[in-house]
Amino acid sequence: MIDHLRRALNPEQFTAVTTIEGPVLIIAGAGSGKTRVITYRIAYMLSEGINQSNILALTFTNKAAREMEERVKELTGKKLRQLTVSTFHAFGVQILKKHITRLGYRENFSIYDTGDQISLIKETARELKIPEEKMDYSKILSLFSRIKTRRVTWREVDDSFRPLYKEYLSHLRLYNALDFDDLIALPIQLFEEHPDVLEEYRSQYRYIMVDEFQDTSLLQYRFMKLIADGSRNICVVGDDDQSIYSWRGANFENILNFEKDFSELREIKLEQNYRSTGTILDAANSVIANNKNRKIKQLWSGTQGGKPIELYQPVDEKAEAEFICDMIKTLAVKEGIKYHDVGVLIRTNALSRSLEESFLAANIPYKMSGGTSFFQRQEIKDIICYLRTITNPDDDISLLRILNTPRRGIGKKTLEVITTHAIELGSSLYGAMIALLEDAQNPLGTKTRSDIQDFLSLIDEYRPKLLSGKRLADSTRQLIQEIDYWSHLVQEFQKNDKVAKWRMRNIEIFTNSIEDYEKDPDNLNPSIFSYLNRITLSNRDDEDDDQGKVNLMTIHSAKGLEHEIVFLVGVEDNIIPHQRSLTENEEGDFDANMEEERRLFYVAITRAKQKLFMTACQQRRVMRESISCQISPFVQEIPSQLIEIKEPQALPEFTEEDADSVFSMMQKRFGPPAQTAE
Ligand SMILES: Nc1ncnc2c1ncn2[C@@H]1O[C@H](COP(=O)(O)OP(=O)(O)OP(=O)(O)O)[C@@H](O)[C@H]1O
Ligand SMILES: [Mg+2]
Repeated sequence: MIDHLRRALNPEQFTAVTTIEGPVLIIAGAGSGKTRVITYRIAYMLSEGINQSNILALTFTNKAAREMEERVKELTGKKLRQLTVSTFHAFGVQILKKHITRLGYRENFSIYDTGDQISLIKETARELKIPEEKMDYSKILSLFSRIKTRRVTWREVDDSFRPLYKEYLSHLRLYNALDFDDLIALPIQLFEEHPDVLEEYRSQYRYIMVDEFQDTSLLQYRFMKLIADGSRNICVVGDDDQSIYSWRGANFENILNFEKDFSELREIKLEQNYRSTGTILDAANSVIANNKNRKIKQLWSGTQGGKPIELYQPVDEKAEAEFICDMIKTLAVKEGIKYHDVGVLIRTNALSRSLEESFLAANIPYKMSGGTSFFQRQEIKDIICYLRTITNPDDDISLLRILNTPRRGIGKKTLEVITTHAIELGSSLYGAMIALLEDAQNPLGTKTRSDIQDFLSLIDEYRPKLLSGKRLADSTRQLIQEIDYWSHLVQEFQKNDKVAKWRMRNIEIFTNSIEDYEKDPDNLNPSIFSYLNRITLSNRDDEDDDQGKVNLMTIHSAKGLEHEIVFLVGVEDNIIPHQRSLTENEEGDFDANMEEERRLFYVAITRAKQKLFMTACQQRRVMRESISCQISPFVQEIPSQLIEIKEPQALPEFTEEDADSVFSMMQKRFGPPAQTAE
């Protein structure tokens, strides 16, 4: 093993890999092998006879966790069933699954994503009679998150929000549901209130590693520290120049905290970049040098020179997308580049649309990550809410969604009766329904009673099936048949059979994914509860096989990854730096926000191994309006000898011939023009 390590690592990396006792801090630039150090470290520990079950590696995304595990598997040739490589959130879930009853919750909790949270806040506001038009949900969500993660104190919270937050909490509790922040906050509470549980984790996890440390939040830091204080064998790796989540409470301060809390630490520097050409690295270094608030680091590339960065200026977003497609095809044909070697990075989700359309039109397979998830689709969410209600019937938010979907005669009036009863009893809607049926005096008609009864029986019938852990996909399919979801879709999309079919097809993909999950031998105790947790924490696109597909993703979700060829889309003022991020951030500190945008730009550039393309449109359509664009000021920070700025693409001259050909093409596709001008 040692020989192998010496060959695969440079001397500093070797030291980092083999120093496994005591705290280690590695703050080093992009592509310097930080993640590689973690994977080799795990392999080294295993070769030294340390048990898998004593090792904990925490990363930021599910994809990163999977890749890390894969690498360790390759290096050691071992099965890794006892090893924990996980995201902070997934690790939190794992702890809560085991111990949540100690905190007064019931087993089989629901985890609410942003959409569920908004539904819950709406519900709560309605009860408190707060007018809907007053609600700015993204502001409220961010405030609630800051309260829960203790970034604002209760005293600082505006009076008008206090009752809403309190009710929000008590509803979560009543529904046996957790939001994302709970996944970290509750394990901390558990550790603090139950020293025996903390002791269990301290004695199990003797060797801890954290990747992308610059993006851990203060709360995650506390969580990690609680466990690490047991053995103090903790290695954190990160890059302050890549800190891009300060809006979520991640904090550069953590690096200082770590230095203070683990003062006996050993700091190791990694200075060689193995990822990018000299050109790309020089460009990245020049850009980031403009940030004042940073640790100065050396970073050099083993490969000098390399192809210049190219900036293109297409007319608009359509031309931009077409240019990217053409270039990808050209590279594939001329240079044998594979689609999965290409990364197309966007600053915001809104930029994906024209690109996706062009990829489809050009027949280029692609995969979008970091965008709206598959699981947010209406039909999928419906089925998920069935599964959630079945496993956790007190989850009112899920129950409300499906109570009358498909229609089963439990309309608005009935719901009012049930809700009032639930409030009187202080119970969930499910509890209230049971109570109502048992109460001979209840105000419901016979038909309504039997509708409710049927619904409850359905839920109760499937509970043992779905909790048994066997034939999960089959039971789900059976459920979908039993509620006749297909007829529901047909009814809803009467005019558009295609949409109904497409949605049904999505449902099939969904049930197949349950089957895959069930059949995966690495899932030791499959259950619908675990499956639901898992999909709430990831998005399905994540799980896709990405062989042969262009990677379209936000810069945030590209963190830690690398591609031979990278296209950075929309390098325009207002996109990067993003207008809203500069002005509307919590702290509203312009310079700090500008530095964060520059770090994002740095992250984007440093994803490229061989070649970096950038595009900046001359005009871009934003909310139906075409606005003219300026090149991002960050481009100016790249030394001119490293970048070729192509002349703006000429606006096409529209000849009569063009007009004729467009007209005849339109006729072919859409038939003769309509009589009335719209
Ligand atoms: N000593 C080495 N020999 C050969 N290749 C290396 C070496 N160290 C790192 N690499 C390669 O360089 C690339 C970058 O490494 P890695 O992803 O670990 O960097 P990182 O510091 O984690 O980057 P980031 O900051 O972007 O997360 C990877 O392809 C890795 O395999
Ligand atoms: Mg990394």
